[in-house]
Amino acid sequence: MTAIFPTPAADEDQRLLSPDELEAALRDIGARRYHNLHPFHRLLHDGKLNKDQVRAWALNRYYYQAMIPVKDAAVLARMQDAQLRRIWRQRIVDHDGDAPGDGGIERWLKLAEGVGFSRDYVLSTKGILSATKFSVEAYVHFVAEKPLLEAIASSLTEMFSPTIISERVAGMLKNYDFITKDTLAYFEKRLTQAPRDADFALEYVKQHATTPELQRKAMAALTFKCTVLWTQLDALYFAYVAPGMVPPEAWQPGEGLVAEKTTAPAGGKHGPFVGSDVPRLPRGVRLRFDDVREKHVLLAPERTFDLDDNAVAVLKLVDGKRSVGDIAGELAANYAADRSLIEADIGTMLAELAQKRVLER
Ligand SMILES: O=C(O)c1cc(C(=O)O)c2c(n1)C(=O)C(=O)c1cc(C(=O)O)[nH]c1-2
Repeated sequence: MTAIFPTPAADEDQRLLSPDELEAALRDIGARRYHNLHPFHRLLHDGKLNKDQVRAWALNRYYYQAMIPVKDAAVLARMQDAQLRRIWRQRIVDHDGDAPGDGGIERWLKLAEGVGFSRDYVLSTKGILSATKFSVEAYVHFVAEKPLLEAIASSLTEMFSPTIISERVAGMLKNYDFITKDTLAYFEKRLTQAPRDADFALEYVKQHATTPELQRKAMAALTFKCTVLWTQLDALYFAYVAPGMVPPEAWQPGEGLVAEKTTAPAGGKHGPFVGSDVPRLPRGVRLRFDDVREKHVLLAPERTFDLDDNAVAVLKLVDGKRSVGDIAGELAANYAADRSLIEADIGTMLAELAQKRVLER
């Protein structure tokens, strides 16, 4: 398909576009190249990745987050107009916060911790793919070296981010039982910050790209930035989806994680359920058959959990009266299996559900 507004090559004649035509041309670049179209994002949002693949995304994306204020400081350093700097510096505050514990980088660390990482491991940036680092650093170099108009134009991918963020948050909450609203708190703030930043940058570019040459350069800068985002996802896909070639030194599943709480001693509030525990569904949580997907799910406020067959068999017997021992006994009879093995298995499974707050004892 030929784009309506293909970015002209450097030696091509181009008439001066009106500001609105320039905006349309920039939006057209996003429609064809923004990272919402990347297969890795499609898998992420549709719940098709496993927990380790989601972890790989969270870990690598941390590098992008951590370098955004470095990038913005490089942009700021090129601005000779105090009024412009006053506006742009807000971006650095948004990411760094005004105090320790505040700001976007901190919220991304919470996201990474939410999927199991130890904070120190993430901060160390060990394990981040070299390709991620190369892409992100290419962005920082770009804004440091190119004229200000191009540096600002390269941030215009943010025009398209609110749509992908809304889709991502809804998709991840619905499709992954280990993702909570708290874990994704990072994105909430971006939904107001990104449009504010993008509106400003777009007006600047429309106003300052006053020749065909400058307009072409602004388009090329946005195209470049789309590739910065796209190649990060290519690298993730190659290493952690297919063919699954993790480069030497990069994160391997299992590394850098905090031990899961379910390994706590038996019988405690967080430990595996034991025979005498009586599990029950908390208020607001229900086992439901989903007619569309033709499978059972656990419905909790604002969240749905997919269940495997074993979990469904157990949860059908959870009624707030039967103990874990009773449930194991019934399953052992139905499936002609060893009762003590079943009891141990379901004790662990129920504890995992309890950790996600969809089961109580
Ligand atoms: O979640 C996303 O898909 C997404 C995309 C982008 C983007 O389009 O560059 C940014 C962000 N998030 C983001 O959180 C962020 O802070 C940010 C800063 C910038 C930038 O170029 O200055 N882009 C983005």
